[in-house]
Amino acid sequence: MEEYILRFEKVSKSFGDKKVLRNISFSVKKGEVVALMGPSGCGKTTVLRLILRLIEADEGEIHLYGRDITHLSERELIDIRKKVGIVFQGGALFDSMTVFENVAFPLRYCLDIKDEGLMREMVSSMLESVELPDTEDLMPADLSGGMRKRVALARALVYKPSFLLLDEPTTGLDPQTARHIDRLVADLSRRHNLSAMTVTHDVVSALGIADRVFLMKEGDIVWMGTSEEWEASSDPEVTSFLLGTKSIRHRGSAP
Ligand SMILES: Nc1ncnc2c1ncn2[C@@H]1O[C@H](COP(=O)(O)OP(=O)(O)OP(=O)(O)O)[C@@H](O)[C@H]1O
Repeated sequence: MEEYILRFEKVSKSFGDKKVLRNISFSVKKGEVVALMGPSGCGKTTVLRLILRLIEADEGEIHLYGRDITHLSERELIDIRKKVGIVFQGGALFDSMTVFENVAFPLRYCLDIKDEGLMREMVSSMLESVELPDTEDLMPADLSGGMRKRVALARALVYKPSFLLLDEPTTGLDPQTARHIDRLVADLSRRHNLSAMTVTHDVVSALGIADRVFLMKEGDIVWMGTSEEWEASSDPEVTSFLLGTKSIRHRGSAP
């Protein structure tokens, strides 16, 4: 039987009169990386917020690690959230803390580790795996955008979650730095058999790291398939999304 980390079953969500998710179903398999793409406002971040139960679904079931999280108590929810690493949009580092303190944060406050030596070891090994050795004493202000993302990645992975959520991991980075982040995510996922869901507008990034791509439009998943199927697809939904992203890029570029 296929093992799933995450399963949405006919999930709907509205904010006031606005229907934001319409009866969506999908699953993420163990070890699989999925990219969730779609135009602005189609409901991608709402999916991420539902996975963490930062908001409640109106209808449907959400199974994380085999448990329907829609009915978990606050205590059980905290335990299950500890198994999920999150890289927020923009990195969301604590600017007044060193790199070490940023990465150690989940160890101190989620895992309650008191052994400073062990914590140093875990942080330093994680910083090495995101190719930022010996940066413990730097402040976030000393870092480039790409380095900040890598610190955020180290912080998300330091307590060894088996599921990683990434919200726009390459936004605001130049293409070379963005590809570096993609390589790291793909590499870490392979090495640690990590499942991941990345929400992104960056098609190159999605195809670079994802086993499967889900395309959303107006609260529905309108296309699902492997990265290879995406590249070969002439589905009108895929084509229209790609044309939309190109026209946004053209409008954003210098005349
Ligand atoms: N708390 C809220 N109250 C009211 N409306 C909301 C709330 N959160 C999201 N929405 C609306 O739900 C819709 C989907 O938002 P969501 O953030 O999920 O989109 P998205 O696909 O992630 O967009 P983007 O790519 O721009 O981040 C949008 O129209 C948004 O305005």
